[in-house]
Amino acid sequence: MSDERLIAALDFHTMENVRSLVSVLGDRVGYYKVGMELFYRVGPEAVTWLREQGKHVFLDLKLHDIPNTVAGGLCSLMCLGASMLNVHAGGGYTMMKTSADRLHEEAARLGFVCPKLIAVTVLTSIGQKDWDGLGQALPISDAVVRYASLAKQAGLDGVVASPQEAALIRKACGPDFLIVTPGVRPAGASTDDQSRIATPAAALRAGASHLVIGRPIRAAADPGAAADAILKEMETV
Ligand SMILES: O=C(O)c1cc(=O)[nH]c(=O)n1[C@@H]1O[C@H](COP(=O)(O)O)[C@@H](O)[C@H]1O
Repeated sequence: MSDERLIAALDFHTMENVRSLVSVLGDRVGYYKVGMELFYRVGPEAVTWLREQGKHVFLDLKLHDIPNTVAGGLCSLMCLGASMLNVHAGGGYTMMKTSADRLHEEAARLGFVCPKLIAVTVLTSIGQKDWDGLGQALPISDAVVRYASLAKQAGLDGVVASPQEAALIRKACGPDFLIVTPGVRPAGASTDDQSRIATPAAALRAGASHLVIGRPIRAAADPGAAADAILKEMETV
């Protein structure tokens, strides 16, 4: 049985790479993330193929536009059968509320299981320097908690945030709120372009419900062994 708290990011642009990694990881991983690199090149086939393999899919396209456009986009994406979709919380309360309401209505109308809808708070690549450059008044962690609280009020199921804010979000948004954390790196691993990071165990201890992990598995010399080590560390929490 796979640990459904682990979501492996398939940041590839060919289905050959996807098939090969999914085959190497086998039963270890049951939940995959399809993001813009894969979806923009391969399209819906990436999601439908993973569903045919019995895998759950987080379709991470980070929609960010006016309320009507995002809600319509989400309703189109829902038909692909992903378990989770996302928008940018920076689109504001009205965009998130319209999106959640329309997605639920459309799922009920079509008789679909409604995918979980989560909001990206502050990207995990953003460090203090980038944050200051944006001229933001609040500290990053306060902004993340504010976005998470707005997402909850708007009827979303959870957020994407860094593991460094997970404990604060858990406290503000309660035990059932999804906290999906990228920016996860095993001790000693390269941080790549991530800024606000933690280890898999630390992320779970802080209250993350799911860990999104890409390069530490995908770019490892032995992805199966890398996934095993991460899963073993996760079991300790
Ligand atoms: O929404 C996301 O999944 C996401 C949000 C965020 O703030 N940071 C972030 O890294 N991600 C995604 O999570 C994955 C992290 O990949 P690695 O850095 O390779 O582990 C990438 O596919 C990113 O697109």
